[in-house]
Formats: sequence, C-alpha cells, structure tokens
Amino acid sequence: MTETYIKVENVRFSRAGRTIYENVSLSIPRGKITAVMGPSGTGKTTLLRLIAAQLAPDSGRILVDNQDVHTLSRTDLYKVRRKMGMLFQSGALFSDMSVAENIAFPMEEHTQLSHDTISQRVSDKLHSVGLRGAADLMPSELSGGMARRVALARAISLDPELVMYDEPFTGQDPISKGVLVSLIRQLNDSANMTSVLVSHDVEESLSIADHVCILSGGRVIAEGTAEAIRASNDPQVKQFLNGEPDGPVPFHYPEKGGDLERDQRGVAS
Ligand SMILES: Nc1ncnc2c1ncn2[C@@H]1O[C@H](COP(=O)(O)OP(=O)(O)OP(=O)(O)O)[C@@H](O)[C@H]1O
Repeated sequence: MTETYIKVENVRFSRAGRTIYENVSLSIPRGKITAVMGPSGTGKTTLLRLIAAQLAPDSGRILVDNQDVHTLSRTDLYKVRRKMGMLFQSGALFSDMSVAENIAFPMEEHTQLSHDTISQRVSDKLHSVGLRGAADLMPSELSGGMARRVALARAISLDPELVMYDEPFTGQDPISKGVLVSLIRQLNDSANMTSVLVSHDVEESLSIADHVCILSGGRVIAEGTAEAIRASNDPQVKQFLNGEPDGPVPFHYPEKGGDLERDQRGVAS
C-alpha cells in the first residue's frame, strides 16, 4: 500500500473576503509524482503555499510527514521546510551570481558543509540536470530552458524529500518541456523524492503523474491515477482536460461577494 506523505484535511481558506477553498481534502503519496491541476485562479499555487506553511488555513489541517505544519514551533517548522524544495514560477536566479554560486547559495546559507563538499555537491546537482558544463556561466547567458534547469538544481541542493513545482513548463518550448518532464521523473525516482507538480499543461502532467488531483470552484473535483482521470465522465473534468472554454467551469472571475456554487453553475452572461 502506498504511504501518504501529505494529507490535506477539510481545509477552508479565504483571501481578501473571497473563499478559495470551501472544504478541500486530498492525499499526496510518498515517493510519487502528484499533479495538481485546475483552471486558472482556482488556488493551485495557494495549495503549495499552504503546504509550505507560508499561508495558514482558516480551518482544517495539513499534515506533512505526519506533522501538522501549522501547529509547529518555529524551529520544527524550519526542520520541515528543510525537507522541501520549491521551484516557484517566480523563482528567478540571482543575476549577479554564476550558475554554480546560485546552486551553492542554499547550502552556504543553511548548512555547515565545507567549501569542497559544497563544490562537489554543486557539480553533482548540475550533472543531474545535465548542465555540468554551465557551472561558470552567468544567468544572462542561459536560455530559458537552461535557467529553469539551474533553478531546479538549486531547488534540490539540500536533498529535499519533497519537491514542489509551480508551473515548471511555462514559457518553455516543446523540447525543453520534454527535458523537464523526464528530469522531474528521473529526480523523483532516483532520489526517492515525493513530487508535487502544479501545471496547466495537461498532457505533460498526465504523462508523468502517478496521482492527479483536479481542483475547481474551491473543491477537489477529481482525484486518482492519470488513467482514471482521463476516463472520467465528470463534465468539469472533461471540460478542463479538453480545454473547452464553455462548460460547468465558469469563464468569469466571480464578482465580489459572489458564491462559488452559483459561479460554477455556468458561464455568467
Ligand atoms: N496575495 C493575494 N491576495 C489576495 N488574493 C490572492 C493573493 N494571491 C492570490 N490570490 C487569489 O487567490 C486565488 C487563487 O490564486 P492561485 O494563485 O493560488 O491560483 P492558481 O490556481 O495557482 O492560478 P494560476 O493557474 O492562474 O497560476 C485567486 O483568486 C487569486 O486572485
């Protein structure tokens, strides 16, 4: 039986008077890749920030490796966060540092490792993303795809148990997307990590995900294997997978004070 690494239980969360989650429960299995998908603005990035305890739920709880991250002391939360690597959309490289310095940075900040050990680990991480030859380049000398891979090497520099990817494929050409897809799979399997992937890219996500959660309208509308999701007859799931503009998932952003149920009933006029 697959062990659960993250458990989201009955989470309710609102922001600026708007309900983002009504009652979300989902499980993320250990050692697997879980894709979290759903329409834009549905709260996928918010979910990652709740898991990292950068945001706190209004009610419900989130267990990471059996620990409720929102009740931990500062020291314990720091320990849990050390087990997490994050590749956020906004996770730009430091432009005044070389590729190697960028990857070394978290180790210099958070560990007592010697200079030689850090250099070796930088080299290993760069090798794992296929960029050992790029160690001395500056970020301005990298293509978008290379920069994303360097950011990935930096995200895994502290050997996390969990890696969270927020839209890793955005702005990438099809070849770079393919490289990133196989890297995510390879890193997950070789280092026995747990991966959470937030993405709009349905095909890429379904091609690597062991487990899929689809969020919409403040709740989980489907959860299961990629095959089960593809075979779903749920109109919302089908609309999302097929990229149909019209259907049960609303096109309009809800008006202030609007309720999720009403907005979900159809595209507002
Ligand atoms: N700092 C903030 N203050 C208030 N509301 C916010 C803030 N950040 C996000 N939101 C709102 O929270 C909701 C969920 O945002 P989130 O970024 O999690 O969605 P998403 O599913 O990741 O979207 P996308 O796929 O477009 O990146 C949106 O309605 C957004 O407007």
